[in-house]
Amino acid sequence: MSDALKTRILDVLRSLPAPDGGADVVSRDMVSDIFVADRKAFFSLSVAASDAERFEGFRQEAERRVSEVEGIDTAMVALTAERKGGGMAARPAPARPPQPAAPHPHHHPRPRQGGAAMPAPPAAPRPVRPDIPGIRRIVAVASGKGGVGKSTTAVNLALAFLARGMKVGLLDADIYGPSVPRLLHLSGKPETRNGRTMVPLEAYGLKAMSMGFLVEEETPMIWRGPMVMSALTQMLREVEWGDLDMLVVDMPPGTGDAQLTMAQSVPLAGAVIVSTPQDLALIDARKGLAMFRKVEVPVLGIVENMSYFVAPDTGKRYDIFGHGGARAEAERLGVPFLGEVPLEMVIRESSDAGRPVVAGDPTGPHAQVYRDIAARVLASIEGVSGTTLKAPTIVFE
Ligand SMILES: Nc1ncnc2c1ncn2[C@@H]1O[C@H](COP(=O)(O)OP(=O)(O)OP(=O)(O)O)[C@@H](O)[C@H]1O
Repeated sequence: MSDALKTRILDVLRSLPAPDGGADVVSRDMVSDIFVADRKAFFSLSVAASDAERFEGFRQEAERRVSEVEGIDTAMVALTAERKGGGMAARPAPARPPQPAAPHPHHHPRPRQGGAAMPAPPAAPRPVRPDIPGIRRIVAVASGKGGVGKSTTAVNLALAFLARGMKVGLLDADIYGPSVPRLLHLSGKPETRNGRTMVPLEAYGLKAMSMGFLVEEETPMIWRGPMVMSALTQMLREVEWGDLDMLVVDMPPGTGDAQLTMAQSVPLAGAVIVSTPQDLALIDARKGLAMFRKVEVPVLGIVENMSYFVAPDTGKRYDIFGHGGARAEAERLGVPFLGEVPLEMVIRESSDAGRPVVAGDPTGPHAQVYRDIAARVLASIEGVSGTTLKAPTIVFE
């Protein structure tokens, strides 16, 4: 981006009175890096979480005024709150803006105790999900709550598809806490081509796009409804993915309105739900399942993550979390069980080092676990293809 353009944007921001009566947002260093692609400006304003409401009007005004700057057509401005102390526990709860078009996600029918599969909730009007040229299939990896290993599963699953010779992309739609830059050790801003589309970054042969490439790291964003859709649409449709056999989408955790809107707007072949075996995680996984059914996205199955632990010294296996809960739940809900991933230091360390286990040790036992899951996901897609209204019928023993 030209410096002149950036200066023009900063001048506009400097001229806007701050809603708290303080100095302008530029001199207070509240403005992030400004990124412009295809005449669209992206940046964030760092405010204390308690000031978010107060700055909302300002945010809208900033979008409006910046979109009038010469050389800019539209602007996407997010309010961000600094992460306190880092780590997952410190992540603020995602803002859940009202979604006018989305059906309400909280009306989940209670599953019958010990009974048969949960009945599908009434279907919402079928949303428009235009295909993305060049992308054959899109699979979402989702979880009912954060911290269950959704991103770890998504990235290793994508690499396992790649290991089968498929052309694969990974879209980090977890805009509240993008982890793909860390998991794939990728940084830097994507280039734009012809001043239009963004070029995905690449690691281990995987094409990747993440909001984390576009905004400051460690800056969770407070998103407003329309911005969620705008960001997702851009990352999906205005990225030069090329021909892909599979695009894996790492969804934001949870089953709130934003997640529902995403599930509704992406032309998904299906969703993989990641859960840990604990009861609480399973309750949330059930909500995730209900959410996808509501928007008529087939649930391809459930993965049980951190399923069991093998002591490195004795090789003895411990079912510390009550292993097997997700398998039983999958059976009860009538969806395939896709496999169990052990709680393994290697999995954690390799992810933290930006070299996920499927890339770092492709022939090792952990990579095999993910490869098996990938094979079951593909079989599950075969089982549901062409019948997006039906729940999958294949059950793996
Ligand atoms: N099977 C596993 N064994 C050991 N550690 C794991 C395993 N799966 C995930 N982890 C670790 O657990 C932490 C959370 O994983 P991850 O970021 O994938 O979860 P998440 O569900 O995507 O979380 P969030 O939604 O909060 O981003 C990470 O430190 C990751 O390395």
